[in-house]
Amino acid sequence: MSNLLDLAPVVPVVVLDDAESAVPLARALVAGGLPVIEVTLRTPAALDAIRRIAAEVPEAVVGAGTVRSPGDVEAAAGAGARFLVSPGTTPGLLAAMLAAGVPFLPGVATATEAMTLAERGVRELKFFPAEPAGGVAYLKSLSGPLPDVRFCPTGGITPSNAPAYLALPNVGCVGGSWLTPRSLVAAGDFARIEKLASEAAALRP
Ligand SMILES: O=C(O)C(=O)C[C@H](O)[C@H](O)COP(=O)(O)O
Repeated sequence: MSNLLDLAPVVPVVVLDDAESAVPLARALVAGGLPVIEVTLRTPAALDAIRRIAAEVPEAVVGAGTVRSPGDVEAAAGAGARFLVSPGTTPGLLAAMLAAGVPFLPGVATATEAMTLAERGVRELKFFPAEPAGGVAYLKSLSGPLPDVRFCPTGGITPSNAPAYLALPNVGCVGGSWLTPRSLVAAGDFARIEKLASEAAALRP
């Protein structure tokens, strides 16, 4: 896989209550132009959802989000996750992610955390929670001293603020849950989700 951050401008962050929704949801996102999908391990349905998308939607690149422990890494990789995303990074989690054999975006929110990971050779990171942690101005400040580190900001990203993030030299893509509101997923309104995805796919300036 080429660099995870360069596959799509927006990574939908999905919370799935029912694994039955996984395949039609993934098809809608792919049809809208967003093939990279992060299914968060926040619900009991998540691993089954990843398994189904991996098996039935080959055009999608499905990964696991909210990866918090070595056990999560193992479960996600076992279900077929092609990448892993975490909200923060502990030494134990980093070791498990490094050993997993799939791309991963470990979460950071400070210069020290980013430098600690760069020291280990990891230079593609999730910046979380992007808006509360300092937003566009913060990431812009990091690009001076840390020009070799790139980010996927997530947390508070919207269609209105996404273009400013995507215009930064150290941002490859942004992540967000706005594309897959729980209400639309529950209602099975995949046409609306495809439309949200196609609007998001056009956001890169
Ligand atoms: O689950 C994870 O791995 C996270 O770290 C958090 C999510 O990426 C954000 O919660 C999405 O943020 P919103 O788009 O503001 O809803």
